[in-house]
Amino acid sequence: MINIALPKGRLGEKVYKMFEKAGYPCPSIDDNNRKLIFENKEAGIRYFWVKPSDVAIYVERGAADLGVAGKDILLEYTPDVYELLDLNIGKCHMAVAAKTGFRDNTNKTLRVATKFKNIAQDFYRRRSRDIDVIKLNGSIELAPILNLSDVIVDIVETGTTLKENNLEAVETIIPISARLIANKASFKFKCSQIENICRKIKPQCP
Ligand SMILES: Nc1ncnc2c1ncn2[C@@H]1O[C@H](COP(=O)(O)OP(=O)(O)OP(=O)(O)O)[C@@H](O)[C@H]1O
Ligand SMILES: O=P(O)(O)OC[C@H]1O[C@H](OP(=O)(O)OP(=O)(O)O)[C@H](O)[C@@H]1O
Repeated sequence: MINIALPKGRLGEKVYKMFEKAGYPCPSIDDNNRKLIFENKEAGIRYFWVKPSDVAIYVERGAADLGVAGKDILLEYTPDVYELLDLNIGKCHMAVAAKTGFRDNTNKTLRVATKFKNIAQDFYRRRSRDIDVIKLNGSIELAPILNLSDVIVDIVETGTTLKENNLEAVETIIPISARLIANKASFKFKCSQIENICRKIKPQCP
């Protein structure tokens, strides 16, 4: 049996279709279906639905053999897992954004609001720029508007949220997409089953 942790929400919708196409039927989770575990004995697969930011923890600790997580989560939490495939879905990028016309005053510590504390710190450390990180859990775009921060480090997909809040991307930090990840011990001991799954999913990731 292979245990797979899948992300709920926007990414999950795309992922479950991918597994279905690969021949591993997988029901989506929604308001009508709150069952968090689904087992397909014939296919030898058990899916768990978890919060996107928790997938890597399930996989790292072996509660799941495989999982799907955004590269943002892997960069932020650096879990000790194998990255097997770039699934080429959930594509977006991590960017620095600020109020339109913002100019960085390098004499002052830069206030950076973000969900991604480590990514932000690494980015500015490489530039030797002093920052004060303000950790938020959502609606990050509000921070510069309310003068809680000078800039934000956040995910940009279509750019709509920035635009509708009169912000603009100042710089791209890194492109993001979803990755198939594996627990290190599972990869060793369930190698053939895991390779089988990868082989069937790979043609869908151009
Ligand atoms: N517009 C977007 N906003 C956020 N994440 C996106 C977007 N587009 C693609 N992604 C990818 O989808 C993943 C899941 O995003 P989603 O917004 O569903 O999770 P979340 O609600 O932020 O997760 P959590 O509740 O665990 O913090 C992200 O980790 C990222 O890799
Ligand atoms: O470029 P866009 O297509 O507008 O997408 C980017 C927005 O989506 C994400 O927010 P999310 O919807 O996850 O909300 P939250 O972070 O405020 O909870 C992200 O944090 C941005 O705010």
